[in-house]
Amino acid sequence: MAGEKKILDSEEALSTSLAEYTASLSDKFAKQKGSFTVVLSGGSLIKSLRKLVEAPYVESIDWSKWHVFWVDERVVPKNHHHSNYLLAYDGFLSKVPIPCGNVYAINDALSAEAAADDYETCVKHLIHNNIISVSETSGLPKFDLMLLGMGPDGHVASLFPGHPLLKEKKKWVAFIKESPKPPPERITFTFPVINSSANIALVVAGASKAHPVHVTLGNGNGEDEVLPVQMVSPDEGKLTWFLDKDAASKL
Ligand SMILES: O=C1O[C@H](COP(=O)(O)O)[C@@H](O)[C@H](O)[C@H]1O
Repeated sequence: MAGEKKILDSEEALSTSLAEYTASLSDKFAKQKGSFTVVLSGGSLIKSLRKLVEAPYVESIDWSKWHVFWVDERVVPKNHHHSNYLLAYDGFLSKVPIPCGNVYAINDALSAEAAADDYETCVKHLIHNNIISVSETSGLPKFDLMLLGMGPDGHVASLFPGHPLLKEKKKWVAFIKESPKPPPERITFTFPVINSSANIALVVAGASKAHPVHVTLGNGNGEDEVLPVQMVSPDEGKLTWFLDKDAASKL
């Protein structure tokens, strides 16, 4: 797991550092392959993206090359206050000129099972059209950048501590109907897809998250149970932690 650790003095500084990092990857991939595939989380990650939509970053980025996905989504209408799409739209997407056709929200008219299958089919289609890269070794989708948040319990995406989905190896997109955090019905990328990414940013701020950060990057929790965040470990890609000093306070 390890990866690079950036410990910032404040959440404000974290947001600036995340903007620099994202803008630099956007430039690299847009030049290299003509597209930049970015996977968003919900939750506090969206607030931490706020500096990216401000000068100087917002003008320097070629937004037309961006293709946006969600690592997890709640099975609710897109205009529901629990929707990760709505959160991202209000806090990020509505402020930048990413073409609508490049924003891949889940189909909110479907059941959780059908929405997961539909999202997986969408990813396969975009691999076929050379928008999403594929790992030559595993055949899994290789997103250019996965922006992950983490909950105070150490969950990432909708992959919760002790849940059987942590062991899912075949499905790229899975559904959950009994999420311990509301709302209960969600879809989520699984660990094989998350860990196949070219770059993963784990973006964590606040004292409520210091314990799972310590468990993962410090001395461990001395318990047998492995937290979901400890399973974030890119196969071939690069992991970068963005921590504010409160989140890093137990390291
Ligand atoms: O439910 C979710 O929680 C996690 C963590 O949220 P945060 O507000 O504690 O950062 C989030 O990454 C995930 O996308 C979301 O669905």
